[in-house]
Amino acid sequence: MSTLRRLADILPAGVSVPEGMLELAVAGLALDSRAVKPGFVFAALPGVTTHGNAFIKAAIDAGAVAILAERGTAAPVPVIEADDPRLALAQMAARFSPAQPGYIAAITGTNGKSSTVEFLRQIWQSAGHEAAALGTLGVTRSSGRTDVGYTTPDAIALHAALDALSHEGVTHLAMEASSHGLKQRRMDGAKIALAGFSNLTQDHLDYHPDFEDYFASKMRLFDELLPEGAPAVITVDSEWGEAVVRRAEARRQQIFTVGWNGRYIQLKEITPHAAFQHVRFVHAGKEHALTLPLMGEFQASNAFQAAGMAIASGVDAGTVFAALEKLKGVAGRLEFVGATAEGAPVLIDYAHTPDGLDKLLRAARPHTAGKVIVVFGAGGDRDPTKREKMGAIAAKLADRVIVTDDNPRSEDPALIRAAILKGAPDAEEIGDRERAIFTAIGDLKAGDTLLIAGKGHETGQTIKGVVHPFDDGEVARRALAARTGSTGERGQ
Ligand SMILES: CC(=O)N[C@H]1[C@@H](OP(=O)(O)OP(=O)(O)OC[C@H]2O[C@@H](n3ccc(=O)[nH]c3=O)[C@H](O)[C@@H]2O)O[C@H](CO)[C@@H](O)[C@@H]1O[C@H](C)C(=O)N[C@@H](C)C(=O)N[C@H](CCC(=O)O)C(=O)O
Ligand SMILES: Nc1ncnc2c1ncn2[C@@H]1O[C@H](COP(=O)(O)OP(=O)(O)OP(=O)(O)O)[C@@H](O)[C@H]1O
Ligand SMILES: N[C@H](CCC[C@H](N)C(=O)O)C(=O)O
Ligand SMILES: [Mg+2]
Repeated sequence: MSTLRRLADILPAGVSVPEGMLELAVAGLALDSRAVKPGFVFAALPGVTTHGNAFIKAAIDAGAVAILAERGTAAPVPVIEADDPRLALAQMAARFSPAQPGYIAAITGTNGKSSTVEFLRQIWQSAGHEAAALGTLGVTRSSGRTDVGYTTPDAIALHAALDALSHEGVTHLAMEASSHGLKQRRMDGAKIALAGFSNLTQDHLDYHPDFEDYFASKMRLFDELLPEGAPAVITVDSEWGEAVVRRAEARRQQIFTVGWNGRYIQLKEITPHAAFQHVRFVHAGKEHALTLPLMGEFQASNAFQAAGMAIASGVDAGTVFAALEKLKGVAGRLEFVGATAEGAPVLIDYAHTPDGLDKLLRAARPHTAGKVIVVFGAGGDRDPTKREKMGAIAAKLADRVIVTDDNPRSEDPALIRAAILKGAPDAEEIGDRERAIFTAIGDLKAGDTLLIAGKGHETGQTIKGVVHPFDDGEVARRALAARTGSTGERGQ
């Protein structure tokens, strides 16, 4: 329980609280009328599909005592009017759930965020900190994992999670900053001590009107949320890395660049082996080498992004490099689920963008004497322009392509598959994902590698608003078991 005075006295300019309302008791905040309980303030926000104003009556019926809304909004209960209600909501949420882990590092970029926050969590943990990661995989800490529903949860849920983590004793939090989350101010009010950038390639062009808007949303992390002078750790291997460096320089942030073109940590050579890779790199003018127990060059990139963030947060470099040699893989990211009796491995991965699929297929090639086979689809109600591009990349880099369904949501799955097949005209089409996986596994020969991409850790297939239980790893294990003599062991 709080009062409007407590929530409102830190509100930014541009917010007006009605006369005489400051002692109003506030039991909670909600941005969805269906979450309102008696004594709540309901934030009526403009959205993509509808406007929160349409639910003011429902919110009041459920017990809302005040409404936070755009200027000029009328309601039968007091209205807190704001020039930017999303900003006002985030700041009220930060005030309502005030505790936060003392050190919060946030990473943005198209691919690699979930992997990087998990690696950073593991590094911090080995350095003796009580650490957590928050993002697509939920909240992970030493005591286990809980779901949060979004990569970056809404401001109310995020601040509640930060408060809870702080009370649990978590001192170091690594969190994912999605472009939706940054644009919608879901993270405003979080005290970001360090920001990271992985890479920027195409995604989410259903939500962002163009690439510039996507980039600008990502840059809010450096331009607005990260204080001046704070550390910024930037992988400079994608086209956009140096642009991020310039933004960080403009705010006099301490810049640490990493990657093949990194000036703080520079990768020199990666030698891939079946389940690990040797990495040579230069740090502080000295050459180092270590064994990273992860597959895929992109995971080395994420591991070194996390290493840069850990060092920039104050962990001694030697401790960080020792921790890299003990990293555990991330659920659903190049995760080995088993192999056939002849040793052909099956891996699941979350590649769901053109660049992700490109990097994934390239990662498999050095380990494959036979064919690289990929089973994948593309999500419905998500960037339709990535589908044909992903098809073309699969056609170019895989030896066998099976196009299947991946969360068609409200769309006709056959049309999504048709869009992918435009880029991969010779691919096979098996809409039913279970049948696609069984077919691919049934046909595996010695020397082949099977990649099942797009769903990673997910446990459901969303079709027309209904989530059907579906787990690529579980289905793959069943398909392997259906072959005689398959193994859970990794071949060489
Ligand atoms: C495109 C997008 O970001 N949508 C999210 C956004 O919706 P919106 O603001 O457009 O809202 P809307 O549906 O138009 O409704 C307007 C307002 O009315 C409210 N409402 C609506 C219905 C009702 O009965 N009562 C009610 O009060 C809504 O809560 C909302 O505040 O805010 C909603 C409330 O928090 C989210 O549920 C919704 O997530 C949708 C379902 C979604 O799929 N989001 C995905 C794309 C997303 O956010 N993904 C990112 C990145 C993923 C990644 O790359 O990893 C993420 O951070 O997870
Ligand atoms: N550094 C990288 N560069 C390119 N592709 C990558 C990189 N890291 C991961 N990927 C690909 O992207 C997939 C998703 O990785 P991860 O979950 O770490 O990214 P993310 O940024 O959190 O994605 P999301 O936008 O869904 O939150 C991986 O399974 C892999 O296929
Ligand atoms: N978290 C990302 C990836 C989802 C991947 C794929 N399984 C899909 O459903 O599109 C998103 O919401 O765009
Ligand atoms: Mg993620």
